[in-house]
Amino acid sequence: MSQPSSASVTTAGPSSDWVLELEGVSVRRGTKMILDAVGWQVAEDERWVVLGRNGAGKTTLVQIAAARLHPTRGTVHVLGERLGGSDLSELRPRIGLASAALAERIPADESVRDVVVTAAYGITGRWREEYEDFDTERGTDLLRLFGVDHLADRAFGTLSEGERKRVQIARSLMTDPELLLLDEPAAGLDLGGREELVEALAELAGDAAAPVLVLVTHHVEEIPPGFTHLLLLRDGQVHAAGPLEEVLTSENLSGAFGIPLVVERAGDRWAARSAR
Ligand SMILES: Nc1ncnc2c1ncn2[C@@H]1O[C@H](COP(=O)(O)OP(=O)(O)OP(=O)(O)O)[C@@H](O)[C@H]1O
Repeated sequence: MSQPSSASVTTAGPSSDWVLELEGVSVRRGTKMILDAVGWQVAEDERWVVLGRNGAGKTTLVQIAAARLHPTRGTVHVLGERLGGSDLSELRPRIGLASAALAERIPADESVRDVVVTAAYGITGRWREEYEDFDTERGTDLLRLFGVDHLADRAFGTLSEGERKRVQIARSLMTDPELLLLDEPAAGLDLGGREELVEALAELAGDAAAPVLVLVTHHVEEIPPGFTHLLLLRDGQVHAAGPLEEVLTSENLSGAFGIPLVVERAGDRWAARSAR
């Protein structure tokens, strides 16, 4: 892996023990406030769900948490480092990210094995890098963890949507990140694919050695068992945040989505429907 400079990471030391700490974070594009005075704190043993309707600002929030975007206003600490400048390449390998935008950059003819191991270099297409046996073994282990090791020699472009999602999550874990951000990993999956993914994420959530998890979704049905906290975003603002069982109420969800909704719990899963 490259040895980047830390020019833009202010290493004044962590302000606290938070894995993520946002204070008064706003992102403005033109006259639009995409995020508006967001405060959010994530601790080491927590697994967060970020929920909100289309355009609420979820992806923008994830981009900030992934140190890919700087806020217009406010302060952000990620893994104890304050976002300050433009070279964050020392921090980024410590953060796993799976998102549609990243998936689009993966060449269709890249083998599944290479899709995963190239994450060790923070790239999406294999060129002439030499990989250690350790990297290859780790890639295979991660593919196995998500039940897609039998696809290792296939071209990424030939996979089904569900297979692709699982390969992307395996890739996002390649650098053994301390923080894993999953932006709508279940989007586009059929019911079986979604349930398999929820199961895999529940397993990850229950693993004490797993990174801190942040999962972005539109649907409460996609919340895997083992997730502990919920952030509800509405129009770029925090509508409610805190322990999942306290925050995921019909009232809060209705407020966040702007329509009357009823939330129901079935065992360790959740469901929501219109209250009309
Ligand atoms: N560069 C930009 N310039 C102007 N507006 C932007 C820009 N990037 C995002 N937006 C707008 O900011 C809002 C929030 O976008 P964001 O992608 O963060 O929302 P989201 O909650 O992830 O939405 P979705 O659920 O539809 O993926 C949207 O209205 C979007 O159109």
